[in-house]
Amino acid sequence: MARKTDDSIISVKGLRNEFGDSVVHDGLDLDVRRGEILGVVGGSGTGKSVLMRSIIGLQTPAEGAITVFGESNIGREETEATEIRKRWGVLFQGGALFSTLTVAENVEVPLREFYPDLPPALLAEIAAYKVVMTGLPADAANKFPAELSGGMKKRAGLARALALDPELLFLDEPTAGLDPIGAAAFDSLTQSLQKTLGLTVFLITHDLDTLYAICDRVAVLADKKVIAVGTIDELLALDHPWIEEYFKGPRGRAAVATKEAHRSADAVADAHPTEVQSKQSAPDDADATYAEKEARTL
Ligand SMILES: Nc1ncnc2c1ncn2[C@@H]1O[C@H](COP(=O)(O)OP(=O)(O)OP(=O)(O)O)[C@@H](O)[C@H]1O
Repeated sequence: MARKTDDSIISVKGLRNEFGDSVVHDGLDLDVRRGEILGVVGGSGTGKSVLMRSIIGLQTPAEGAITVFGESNIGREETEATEIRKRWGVLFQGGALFSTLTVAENVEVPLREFYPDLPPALLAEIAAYKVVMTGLPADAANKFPAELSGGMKKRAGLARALALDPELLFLDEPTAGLDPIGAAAFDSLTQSLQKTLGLTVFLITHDLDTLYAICDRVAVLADKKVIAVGTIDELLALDHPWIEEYFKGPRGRAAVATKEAHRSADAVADAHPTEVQSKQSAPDDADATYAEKEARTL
């Protein structure tokens, strides 16, 4: 597992993006540290997705420098770009699954692209493993996206993002459209994958619960820049009106209350582990796999 460190896995300097007369970013700087979950927030249209697209090379900036894994990610040769792309996975807004392919076939897409010589049996085995890893039941592998719930689609998209065992994961509003229980389950999944696989996660979200529950630091986009980056406590200490309103408004207060409730439940669980464990495990859950239990929350 990768420890959180101060060295940057992504470094963005002086980024400028524009579409015609509309300037989205101007002089934007951001560092993402290895091993962290970085939440990226900002009002609608502040350029969070454009920033992500610039980092992964889908948007060529007008100005600025972007390095990922220490290598420049602008104007690279195609072969070099391919080598770098193998090292990250992306969950786009809405999952972006191919509707005519099954979940397993969707997961196989990047494997086929980057490793065209893999035998079909191995492709199927890897895809099945990734599907279960994201908490989907094994039989979801043979379903088409239209047969899945919103939460299951996100997990299928995540399975595809993890297909190449990435070091770096980009998630664009992964909990948008999920009910609170499904969203919390997805957050837990993101955090447990981050810990077990040692991932660095760049996570765009509007979900305050997600920010409080799993983000190590949060970057705030406004005025065409990252105006602040730090822990939520560090951001609140800045006394910035947008940040204050965002984190201390009614939804921010609700998110704090949720976080406190989880902390209290964890404290009870630590104090009475056997009792809590027996309450959590209903008798008919005895043979259920982790994946099955997770899937029930979708
Ligand atoms: N390909 C494009 N052509 C023209 N304008 C674009 C393009 N892509 C993004 N934009 C504009 O750039 C701005 C930032 O878009 P972006 O999708 O990054 O915002 P966002 O912060 O992710 O918003 P949201 O939270 O609503 O998803 C918007 O004004 C958008 O209309």
